[in-house]
Amino acid sequence: MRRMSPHDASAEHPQDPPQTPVGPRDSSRTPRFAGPASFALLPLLETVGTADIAVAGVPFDSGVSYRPGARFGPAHVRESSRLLRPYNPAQDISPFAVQQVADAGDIVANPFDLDQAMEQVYQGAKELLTRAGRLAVIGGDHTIAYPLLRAAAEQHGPVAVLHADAHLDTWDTYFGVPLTHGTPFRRASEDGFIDLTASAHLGIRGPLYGKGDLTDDAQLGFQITSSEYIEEHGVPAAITRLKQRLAGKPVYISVDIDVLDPAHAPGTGTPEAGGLTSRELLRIIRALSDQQIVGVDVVEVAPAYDHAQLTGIAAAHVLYELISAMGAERVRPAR
Ligand SMILES: N=C(N)NCCCC(=O)O
Ligand SMILES: [Zn+2]
Ligand SMILES: [Zn+2]
Repeated sequence: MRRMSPHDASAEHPQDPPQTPVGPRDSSRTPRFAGPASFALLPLLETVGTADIAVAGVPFDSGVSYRPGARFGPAHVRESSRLLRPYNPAQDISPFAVQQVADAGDIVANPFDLDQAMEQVYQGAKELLTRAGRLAVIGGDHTIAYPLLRAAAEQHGPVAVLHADAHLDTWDTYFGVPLTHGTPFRRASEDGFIDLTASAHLGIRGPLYGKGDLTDDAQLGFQITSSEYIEEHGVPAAITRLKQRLAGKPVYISVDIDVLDPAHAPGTGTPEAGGLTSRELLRIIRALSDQQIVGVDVVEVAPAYDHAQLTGIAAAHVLYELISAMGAERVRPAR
């Protein structure tokens, strides 16, 4: 008999959360290229009612300093996620079976008013957190990390931020404006959303405005594991260094897709040469499955500069690996 489609809203009563997680559409029965794309062909949040993890898009890019287009990131990452399968051998987990993961659609943000947009993202995240335990957000430019961290810190107190990016994003202002995609982590640090003793950048590289950027950054609470560090010492050493820094605190992981080399992720607004391979990044994320991950985002995918969905597919896999790592606590033996 044909399995009932989880996307058929009439098949579910939204007020009664299902006992076992509703998984993705079955691609061996409905072609994975048919119908609209939710992330990984997962059910919609409105269909399942509540979820352990809600995937939400934030189609917003009014905070960019260079090439625009990340507003189309959520649709592109969803479209690029159709081929994901339900079992992840690399983490030995079925991330959509051990927890209910659902696609909550997009949080609306005013493209003409940055302050209002930030408030809308914050309120949107708060509202979703009444229906979902944790959020996995698809950006959007990196400005959106600020309201997402605000929501996370309200739940957990200052969080250990693991920020994967070519850029520090702790700069001060652009054109006198305090909140842009180059400044969210300075503002979050100033506003007390970040644990200053346990936050870390991963994959930093490329030209800065001045040497003082690095001293500012350290004062704002970040330790740097650069792309060069990984080249020099390898992924296992980087993992050890990151875990020492995160120190068992609640961790929020923010991945700017430009942490990957432009060869792996050309579709982004401020690309920098000399970045991580997708293999390196995925391996690092897998190693974080023993951390208490309270929220994640993958940002800065700008499809206009993408080719053959390279960046969209990389971002989809990064999010899949993050969601797998978030599910690990469900199957981890009690210690
Ligand atoms: N968050 C991203 N992707 N880029 C920040 C670049 C800021 C600058 O133009 O210097
Ligand atoms: Zn960034
Ligand atoms: Zn960046």
